[in-house]
Amino acid sequence: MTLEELGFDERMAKYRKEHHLDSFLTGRVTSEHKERYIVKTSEKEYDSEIVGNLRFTANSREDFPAVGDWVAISEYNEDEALIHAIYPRKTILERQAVGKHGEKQIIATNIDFAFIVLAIDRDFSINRIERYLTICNNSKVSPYIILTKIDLIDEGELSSLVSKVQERIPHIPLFTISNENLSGIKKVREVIKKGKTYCLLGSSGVGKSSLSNILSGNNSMKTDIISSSTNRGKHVTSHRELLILENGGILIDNPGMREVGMADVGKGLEETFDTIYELSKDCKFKDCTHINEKGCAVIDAIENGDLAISTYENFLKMEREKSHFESTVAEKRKKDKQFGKMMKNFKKDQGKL
Ligand SMILES: Nc1nc2c(ncn2[C@@H]2O[C@H](COP(=O)(O)OP(=O)(O)OP(=O)(O)O)[C@@H](O)[C@H]2O)c(=O)[nH]1
Ligand SMILES: [Zn+2]
Repeated sequence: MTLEELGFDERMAKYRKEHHLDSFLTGRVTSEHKERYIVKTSEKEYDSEIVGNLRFTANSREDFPAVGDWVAISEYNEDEALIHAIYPRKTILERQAVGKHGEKQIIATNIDFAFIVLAIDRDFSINRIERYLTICNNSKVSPYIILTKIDLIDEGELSSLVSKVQERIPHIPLFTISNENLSGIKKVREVIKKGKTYCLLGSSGVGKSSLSNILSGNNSMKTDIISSSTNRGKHVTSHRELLILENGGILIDNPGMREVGMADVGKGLEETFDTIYELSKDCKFKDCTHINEKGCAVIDAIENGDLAISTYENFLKMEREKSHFESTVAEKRKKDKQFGKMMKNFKKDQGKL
């Protein structure tokens, strides 16, 4: 296996040269478990950890490796390595960490395309598609939508679902598939390009593993467990999350996400709800919240039937989450700063003793 087959490109090669990383081995993080990382090189897989230096300078989660990262490593045992550096990330897919306020969680890095996967049964929700879409838009990852389990409904039901999605989300390619009878799979295969990295986003149970097994021609992924023991006698078991597909694409299968929080989505919302942003240019007030203002072009559009109320409601909900996230982050920064000051004074005082 070459590094190119794992997704290594000229941009990374240039960085390696410029930063004198040629003396290290180059590999890609394929899974992560409690600060241990499986790194795949052109030769083999290493059970790796980061060097102390990298750990001490790390300020946040983003400074640690994540699945999809390119890293510079050195072998210190037959199957063990140290991670010395993380290559700059082309893209970072992230969400707000569940349960932890104001902390982002990296889903995966260096992703080119995302498949947003939903089942047509009880999981189906256009609001959820818009959430995933916003995450993709914010990280410049190109999205595709895949509706699974279409074998469970008839053609009429399917076409009405498809038109509902396309009415609200007109510009994103949509696939409808069945992992049971394989209908629609061929079309998905056709868009997958060699050397590009794909990621599956979707709740638990929607058929992501079934789909990745089909695309990778490997029927044992669930049992494909990497197990190795380290020199400290620690035992590491992890699920392999990065797969090479039959047609040369690279697929990252992610753990199901019951909750997709709006992290620092920046311009992502703007892109997902571009109609609303376009309309808002005509609002009377520059800081219009589109809730109850006079001369609000967004509210006018709803009243005229030019904008779906469901789109509007989801937009408001996600806006609220976004500002909540931003204020908790600001709060946390303030506290950290105060703590830093306190420690500084404390050290100063100690110096006087
Ligand atoms: N009828 C039908 N069942 C499907 C289809 N795809 C998956 N399933 C079933 O749905 C269940 C969940 O499928 P998985 O592939 O494990 O779903 P997942 O998204 O990987 O779920 P997690 O592993 O929990 O993240 C399994 O029982 C599958 O057999 C489909 O296209 N049609
Ligand atoms: Zn307005």
